[in-house]
Amino acid sequence: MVLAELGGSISRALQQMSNATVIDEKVLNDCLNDITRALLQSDVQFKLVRDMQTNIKNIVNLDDLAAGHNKRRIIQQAVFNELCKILDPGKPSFTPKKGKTSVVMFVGLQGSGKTTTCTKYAYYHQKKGWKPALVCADTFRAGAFDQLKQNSTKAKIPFYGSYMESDPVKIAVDGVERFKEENCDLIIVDTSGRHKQEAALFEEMRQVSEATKPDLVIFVMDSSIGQAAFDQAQAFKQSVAVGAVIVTKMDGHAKGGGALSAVAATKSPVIFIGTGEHMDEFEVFDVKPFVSRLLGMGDWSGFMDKIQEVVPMDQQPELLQKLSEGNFTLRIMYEQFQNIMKMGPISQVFSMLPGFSAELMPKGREKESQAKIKRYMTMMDSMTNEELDSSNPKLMNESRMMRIARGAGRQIREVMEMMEEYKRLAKIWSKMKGLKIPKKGEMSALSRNMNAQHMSKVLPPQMLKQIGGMGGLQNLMKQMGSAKDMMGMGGLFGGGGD
Ligand SMILES: Nc1nc2c(ncn2[C@@H]2O[C@H](COP(=O)(O)OP(=O)(O)OP(=O)(O)O)[C@@H](O)[C@H]2O)c(=O)[nH]1
Repeated sequence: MVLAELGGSISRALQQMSNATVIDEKVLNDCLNDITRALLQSDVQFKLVRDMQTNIKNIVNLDDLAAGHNKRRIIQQAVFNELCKILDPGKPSFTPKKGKTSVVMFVGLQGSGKTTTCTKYAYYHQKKGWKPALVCADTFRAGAFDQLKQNSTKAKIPFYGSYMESDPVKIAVDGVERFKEENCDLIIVDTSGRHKQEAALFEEMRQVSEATKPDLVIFVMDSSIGQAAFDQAQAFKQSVAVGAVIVTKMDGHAKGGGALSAVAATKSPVIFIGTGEHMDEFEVFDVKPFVSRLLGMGDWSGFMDKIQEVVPMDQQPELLQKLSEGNFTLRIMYEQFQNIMKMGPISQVFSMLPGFSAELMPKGREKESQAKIKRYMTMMDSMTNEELDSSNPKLMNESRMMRIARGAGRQIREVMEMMEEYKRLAKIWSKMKGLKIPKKGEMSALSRNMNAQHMSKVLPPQMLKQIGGMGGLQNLMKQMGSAKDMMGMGGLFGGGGD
């Protein structure tokens, strides 16, 4: 079962329970059995699932809950907490510090995505101002060095490796030395993999680790390996001091649940997940927001981080200022579409919104939405500055629309459709009018201004309904800590999901 489906199944089980008039032993058992089945089908280890069921039953003692208690919420919370517990070893991994040299060694089987992940990890930190460097100590796979070289060159990250030297320990030591001298603060060592777990691999890993004394060993695991995940993770942990896990290929049709059980095997947290072949298809893994997303409860903080990543800091206050004045122009719409396109796969962004689990955004629709946005942008490219900067849709008469359609090689009907979309968005964004704007560089201040009342006006009604109305929204915001700023983006994704 794909993770999105797993989330869908658990949400449905909880929903069915919520629909029951009275929650008694039978209703609770049915709900827990459905959840158990879904987890097992996703290859989560049997023992973990059984423990989870027992724990929930212990917490939710229906007899002890007085009539006034909100049993639904207590059960939902217990499921949420138990899922988090499976994924959280209870202690954070070593975290490298910017400006201070750390050596991070990557281990994993061949094909797990180790080399790709090393570069993604380096690139992620480089974007945040670190000085990373890559060392290729994989002398087993022909072509490994070329691959690393190619990736690092593309990302402009310094690298070290050798075509001549066959001793991985020597390469690792030389590479680490060199980059320490160059004051790199994140030295990443990519080690060899093998097709299967074998003594030679573990011995090599041990030697490289002993020689380079890494501050952190990251175990890279392919999410599609299913039930084998637990044993594989344990075998690596026994040979080398694994401190963190990265699960790759979470974008595929993998049974991700199994890989997530690796946390239990290594007692180390998953710190990132790989969600595609590209360099930036890489996400920080946080247990609570992940479980929230899995259950279709949304992940405001991830969503907002994503927005803040793509809307340049200096544009944010300006945009908010315009919105607070109620000036939603076609140019703003254009810029926001540009930002959406930069955000990466639209389904990823969607899955962060409450009520929009990835399941609700099938692959086909995603392409369709993206194509539509691109089409709108092409049409806006044919507009004059006056048209783009006006917030008066009446300006757009038939002859202007005809000209735009001709210029963009589209039908007038499509320009009209885009204008309808603009009006719909302008209406939603107009609710931002009067919003108190934080000073430059003070984005978090907005979260204090943005209360549930405000959010409820901005969110499309069906989304609000899915969250559970005003009450659900308030809970959600409390749960997520802060809603940060919405920037009115909910509107862009609203209205039926394209
Ligand atoms: N879809 C998807 N593909 C990925 C992801 N991470 C890696 N890959 C692909 O998986 C394949 C194997 O990745 P590599 O990085 O070459 O594997 P490796 O584990 O380094 O292999 P060895 O160096 O032989 O140990 C490549 O085609 C990658 O593009 C991911 O998160 N999603």
